[in-house]
Amino acid sequence: MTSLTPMPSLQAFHSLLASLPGPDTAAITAVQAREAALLKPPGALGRLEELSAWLAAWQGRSPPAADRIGALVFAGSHGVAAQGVSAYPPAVTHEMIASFRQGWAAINQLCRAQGVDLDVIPLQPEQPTADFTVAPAMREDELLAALNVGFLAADRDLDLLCLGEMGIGNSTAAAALAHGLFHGLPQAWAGPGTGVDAERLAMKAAVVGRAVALHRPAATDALDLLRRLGGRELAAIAGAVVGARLRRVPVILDGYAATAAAAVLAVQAPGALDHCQVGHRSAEPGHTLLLQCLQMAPLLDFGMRLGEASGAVLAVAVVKAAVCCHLGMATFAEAGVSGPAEGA
Ligand SMILES: O=C(O)c1ccc[n+]([C@@H]2O[C@H](COP(=O)([O-])O)[C@@H](O)[C@H]2O)c1
Ligand SMILES: Cc1cc2nc[nH]c2cc1C
Repeated sequence: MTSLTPMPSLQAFHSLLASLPGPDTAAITAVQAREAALLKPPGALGRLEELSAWLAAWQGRSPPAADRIGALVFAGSHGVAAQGVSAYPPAVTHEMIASFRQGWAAINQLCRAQGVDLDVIPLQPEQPTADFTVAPAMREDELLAALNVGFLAADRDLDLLCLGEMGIGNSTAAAALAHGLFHGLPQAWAGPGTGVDAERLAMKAAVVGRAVALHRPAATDALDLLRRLGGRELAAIAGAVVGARLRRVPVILDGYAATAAAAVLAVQAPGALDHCQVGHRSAEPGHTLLLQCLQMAPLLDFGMRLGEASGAVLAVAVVKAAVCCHLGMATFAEAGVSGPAEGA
């Protein structure tokens, strides 16, 4: 069942962000009451217990479920890639879209392993955004169109949605966005991405610094920074995060670029990422800084830096484990096990 309609304007997106639905507090209370009765010392399942409550809060029901899980990989091309900021040529974006379709990529195998439905959504990969060292990456109509692609793609009946991306050059866009949003030094936000050498890395940091110096003074807000420094697939992720919130679907974000796209929402509307977890800490150094700025703790830390939603989908195992424990464990009373010793 679908229920979202395209946003007619950026103003409409701003209005949605200003009035996002909150958590279901009754569902949280119900989950916590059951957790307290389950066969373990209180809190002994640590973050798994928090995940059950988080899922229930944002699904709006207790008990929560983790059966219908989707992954969306948005793909786009970046004008800034022409500056030589990636270890791979721009054609790889288009070639990887074909590989996802063939089932040849890592994400295909991870989705199969986790029972996740994968959708790959290209956003005009044949038409790169403008090189943001000389002009805004997107016009306002292009930003709105990309936001809507993600927003409508999230309009599905799911218990959980994983969001990721594919786009040669997008670790430069992510670094520029993070630098634009959270300041600091461009060298701190620019990392190896697909694996550039030291010389290219220095050039990439300079590109990030120049881009932010050009656009930050003129940017009207965080969403305008996304237009100027982002890319279509990154805007689609931002749109999908908001669409999922309205559909009461909790989200797992992937690595650096996916988190940078979502960070735009957190700066624009504090609390906008409360229905999101970050699936893993990417090996891209800027991701650790970004997670600190957002005060979000990743679910996994596996040294991965692939993108294509791989870290988000791997983390589905943890969320499923949380729900299995919450649903399947007996209570002390059911099992006839003694509670805590008196006075302990
Ligand atoms: O998810 C991450 O943290 C991540 C870190 C490094 C690279 N990537 C992927 O690699 C591409 C971006 O790297 P680059 O060097 O082309 O900017 C893009 O397709 C991402 O999915 C992804
Ligand atoms: C091969 C390859 C696969 C990817 N998947 C996501 N980003 C990627 C970048 C490259 C270069």
